[in-house]
Amino acid sequence: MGKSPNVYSFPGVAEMAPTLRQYVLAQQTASIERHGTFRVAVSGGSLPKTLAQALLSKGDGSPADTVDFNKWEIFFADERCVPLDHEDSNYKLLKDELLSKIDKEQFGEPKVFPIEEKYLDDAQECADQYEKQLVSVFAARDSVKLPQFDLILLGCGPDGHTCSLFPEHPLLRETDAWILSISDSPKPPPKRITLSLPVVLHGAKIAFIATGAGKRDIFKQIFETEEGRALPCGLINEGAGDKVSWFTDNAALEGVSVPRRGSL
Ligand SMILES: O=C1O[C@H](COP(=O)(O)O)[C@@H](O)[C@H](O)[C@H]1O
Repeated sequence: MGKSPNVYSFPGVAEMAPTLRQYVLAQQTASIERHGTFRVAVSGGSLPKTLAQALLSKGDGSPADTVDFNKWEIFFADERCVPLDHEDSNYKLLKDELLSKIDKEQFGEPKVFPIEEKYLDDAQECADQYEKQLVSVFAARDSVKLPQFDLILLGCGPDGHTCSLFPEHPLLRETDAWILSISDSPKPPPKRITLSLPVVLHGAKIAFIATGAGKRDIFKQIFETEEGRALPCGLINEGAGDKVSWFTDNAALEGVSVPRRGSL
């Protein structure tokens, strides 16, 4: 992959929100033009709050600046195997931060694909059933080698993990399955499901959203070192070229040697 990822840096989240909004809505427009829907995979952690800040503002009323949630199909880039109303649930986080705050009369209602609670005890079964949900949307497993999300929104953990793909974990070597289970997550809770690395790399666009001085050390590794390039975030950053964008802030990038872009 020849071209480099796009790195955008802002003084803080408030200053980032309008550009993130513009970026997401550009993908929304392009995807609806391509196939009539906008298929997004969303992470947990700090991301839903930042995303809500970008998407819940009124905009200028133009079609290009209007969120058409009726066309959105929202999946989870990873999920913890806990009930949907549990404090650790990525679904609950997204619901609390974004979904419950959408003015549905004005902006419509997204179709959301949470995990099925009846499979929580068995992480592999939970992953298999979630993969079936993807198959039902992205066509039959046999005819589509990999599902293609229009946009995958990712976080970056302080250890370089993203989704529930952790450094040096055997799951990073998976080449076939779309959705994987993990029962020994180094970060609690231990039982989770996650998009596989090939599915993430196949996304039409991939955006990392990670801010704050707490990300500085891991950014230095990812952008400056060989070891960092082998971390889950580094593998995506290297492997998907200019399909990848980073939305970050000056505190996170201080002293990090990577070219920044001024605008989209
Ligand atoms: O456990 C998780 O952590 C990552 C990173 O979270 P952040 O708080 O550092 O942004 C998150 O992207 C993932 O979805 C979540 O399950």
